[in-house]
Amino acid sequence: MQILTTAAGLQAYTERARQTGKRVGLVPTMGALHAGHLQLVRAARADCDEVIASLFVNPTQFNSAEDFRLYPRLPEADAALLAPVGCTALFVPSVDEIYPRPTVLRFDFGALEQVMEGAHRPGHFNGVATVVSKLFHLARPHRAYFGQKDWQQVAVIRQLVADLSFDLEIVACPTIREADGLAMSSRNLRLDAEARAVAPLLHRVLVAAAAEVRQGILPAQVRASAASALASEPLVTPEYFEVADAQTLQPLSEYAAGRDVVLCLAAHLGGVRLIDNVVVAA
Ligand SMILES: Nc1ncnc2c1ncn2[C@@H]1O[C@H](COP(=O)(O)OP(=O)(O)OP(=O)(O)O)[C@@H](O)[C@H]1O
Ligand SMILES: CC(C)(CO)[C@@H](O)C(=O)[O-]
Ligand code: BAL
Repeated sequence: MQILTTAAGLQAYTERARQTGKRVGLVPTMGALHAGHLQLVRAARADCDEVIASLFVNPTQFNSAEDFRLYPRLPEADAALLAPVGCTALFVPSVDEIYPRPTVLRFDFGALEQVMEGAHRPGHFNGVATVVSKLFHLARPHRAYFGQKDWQQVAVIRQLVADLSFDLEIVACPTIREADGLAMSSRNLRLDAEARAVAPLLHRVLVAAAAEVRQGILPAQVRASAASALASEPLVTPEYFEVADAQTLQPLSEYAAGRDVVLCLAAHLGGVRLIDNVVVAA
């Protein structure tokens, strides 16, 4: 596995690969890798000749300096995990390499980002779109792999690809969970034992809400039951729980035939903010 640290190095590496007829897959990450990330690399490996993973804790997508400072950083352990699952090159740039000067780019994803993560983390999707656009321009992958754990992020990136005519395919991979249902997340490393013990509640609440949606219970009632289940655990501070259209992400007041529903939540546990979602197929 080749280690690339410069933008020019990444460009040259993938340009060579394309010129020799290879298909290039890109797996953008912020590191502190777990089985959810490795699944993305394996999926890329199954489709592509070259798999580039990036490790970059992107400062422009953090809306809390504390969250950025405390984000887990384990580059050596990450590199050791990537090679055995078929990653052919690892891009680990410095902040100056990605942002040689402060960026003035501004993205507006309209209604897609006026809800959930976009509403609760002002500027977050602007930072995600900025760094993902840079990675797409530098690596020019045939395919890029993202996790459904960040459902809204996938929707925003699909919109970005369509609006900027990036010539690539987005592949969304399912959420990988711990045995007790907790969605794998780099931030889980920051949970203390007490918070970790109650964290599976988030997935249980989503599963119970999904069952209610399948029974036709209206969104307002589903939101109310979820809110009361989350409130029953003093260690959990809910930020939002939403019943939304899975494509437009707009909150629902009733269900529409043929439209998938996504249930999304964000909550704080002992100072750590986690998100999760489940999709209920129409
Ligand atoms: N449990 C998971 N299952 C599938 N994909 C995941 C999972 N966790 C993260 N991913 C995906 O991995 C990619 C990189 O995510 P990132 O590096 O932010 O990891 P993370 O675990 O989501 O960290 P955090 O949620 O703490 O930011 C994203 O496309 C994300 O959706
Ligand atoms: C896509 C991404 C790597 C951009 O920094 C990040 O938002 C993430 O890890 O999901
Ligand atoms: N996986 C989403 C990255 C973030 O929380 O900033």
